[in-house]
Amino acid sequence: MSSLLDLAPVVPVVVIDDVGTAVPMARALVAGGLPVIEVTLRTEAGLESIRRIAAEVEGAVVGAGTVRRPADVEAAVEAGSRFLVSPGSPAALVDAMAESGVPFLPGVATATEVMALFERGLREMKFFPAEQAGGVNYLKALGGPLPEVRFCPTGGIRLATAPSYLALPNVGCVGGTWLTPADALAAGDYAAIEKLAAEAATLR
Ligand SMILES: O=C(O)C(=O)C[C@H](O)[C@H](O)COP(=O)(O)O
Repeated sequence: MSSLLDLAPVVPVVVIDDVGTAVPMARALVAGGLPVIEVTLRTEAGLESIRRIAAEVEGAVVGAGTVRRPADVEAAVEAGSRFLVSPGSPAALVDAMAESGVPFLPGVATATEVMALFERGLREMKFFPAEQAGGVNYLKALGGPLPEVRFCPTGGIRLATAPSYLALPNVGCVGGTWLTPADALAAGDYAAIEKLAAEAATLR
């Protein structure tokens, strides 16, 4: 596939408690125009949700988020993840992600972390936690000495703040949980999720 960062302007980061919501939620996101879906491994339902979305939702590119240890990499890929995202970038985890054969975004928040991954040949990373670590101006500043690296900032970003990130040359897409609010998921309000996705899909 072309670069993960270029498939969609916004990557929904989803936390699924009830595996039964995974497929209709993913269908709503795809229908709204956001095919790249990051399912976090934070919940018990995460892996099975990835498995179901991969098997049943046409047009979706589903991956795993909250990948924290090498064992997560194996489980996520086995479930059908087409990409991997981590909040951080410990060396053993980056090794495992690099060996997985699927695209991956290790997490960084400092110039030293970016440089360590750059040294290994990586050019695409997650900037986390984006808003809390310094936001748009911080990322813009990182682009001065490290212009070859592109990011998917995630953490505290919402519809109103996404465009200022997307306007930076070193940002490919942004991630966020705002597309799939817990109350909409609990209520089975997939129309609301499709609407949020459609609003975000037009950004850029
Ligand atoms: O679970 C992960 O893999 C993470 O690294 C954290 C998430 O990307 C952020 O928690 C996004 O959440 P919001 O700030 O609500 O958009």
